[in-house]
Amino acid sequence: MTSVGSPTVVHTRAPGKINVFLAVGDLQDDGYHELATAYQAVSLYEDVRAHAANDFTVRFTSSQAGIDLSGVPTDDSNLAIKAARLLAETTGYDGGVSLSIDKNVPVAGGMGGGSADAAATLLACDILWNTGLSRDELLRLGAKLGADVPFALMGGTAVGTGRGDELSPALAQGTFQWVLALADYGLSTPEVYSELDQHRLRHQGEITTVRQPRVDSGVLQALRAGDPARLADVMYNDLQAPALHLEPGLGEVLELGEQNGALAGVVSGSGPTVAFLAPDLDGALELQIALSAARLDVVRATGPVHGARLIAD
Ligand SMILES: C[C@@](CO)(OP(=O)(O)O)[C@H](O)COP(=O)(O)OP(=O)(O)OC[C@H]1O[C@@H](n2ccc(N)nc2=O)[C@H](O)[C@@H]1O
Ligand SMILES: Nc1ncnc2c1ncn2[C@@H]1O[C@H](COP(=O)(O)OP(=O)(O)O)[C@@H](O)[C@H]1O
Repeated sequence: MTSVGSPTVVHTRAPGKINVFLAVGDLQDDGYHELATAYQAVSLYEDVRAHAANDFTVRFTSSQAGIDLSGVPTDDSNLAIKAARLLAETTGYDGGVSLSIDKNVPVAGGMGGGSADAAATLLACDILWNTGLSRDELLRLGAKLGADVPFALMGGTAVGTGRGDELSPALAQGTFQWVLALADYGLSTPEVYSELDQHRLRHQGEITTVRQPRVDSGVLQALRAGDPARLADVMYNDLQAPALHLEPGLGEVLELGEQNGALAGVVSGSGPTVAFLAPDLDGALELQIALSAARLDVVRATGPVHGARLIAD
């Protein structure tokens, strides 16, 4: 269905994310929790190449060590295929797309890799098919695919409320240096939320008010000031305790990072990736060496970076 003037291949790129702060409210009737989170997009990218085709297919490669592609479905349950199909249905486009994705964000790692695939695919197909949706329309479609997808489109640093999909950009200065400890297993997002609910249920006698999650103002100040030491003091994640309950080994990883020069460490999202904030580039390099020597699988990343965008090859 290529029309005259349409490209035959479109290359887009979308980033993974770290939740530098994540407060989880109560479970709502729709099965989602109300959130208040501060996202930062980081320099681990999903690269999507979309080719004109009659049906919908996806295949994955990875140039990044430590990425296990075996847990990524390539059928209609794949978030990238869902994104392409949703865009086609919404716009009435009657063709398909063949997607090739180079994955650099750990799978089921709490860094929103599937969401980045969906975001980059929405953008790629919109260009490939010449469907011309506005940025707001793409954000709305993204929210239908997953709570983290709008942020992968937007990038930078932002506060997410609601399911995490209602975004307002946050001011951030400078570049933060992250060292990420990857696990060789994944954690299921719904299971980690459910572990938090069960923990709260067991302690419900101790809770007197409805939780109204909000981002600590110290987080916004630290981001605005570009001050890693201040940010380290206020990084927080309500999903960290349930992730540690499911995977107690993460406690040792956190300790190891903090003993080797990290300003602080936090489980990203529902884990199991642990994000360590370093004071500067030298500190990040030293931490990377120390954690690698302890046989952890580590990568460095910086943030904030752009959201989904077109790459001119
Ligand atoms: C935990 C977070 C933090 O940013 O990230 P990840 O660890 O997945 O990267 C997100 O809330 C995950 O977002 P995402 O992975 O897009 O979630 P979705 O696909 O929309 O939802 C998967 C499941 O997570 C739970 N969920 C998600 C978001 C939310 N606000 N409340 C929830 O309870 C629900 O059980 C839902 O069925
Ligand atoms: N494009 C995709 N990339 C990765 N995982 C996907 C994708 N589409 C569907 N999935 C499924 O979603 C699960 C979580 O994906 P992912 O986005 O990598 O992690 P997280 O939600 O922890 O950030 C995977 O275990 C996999 O079963």
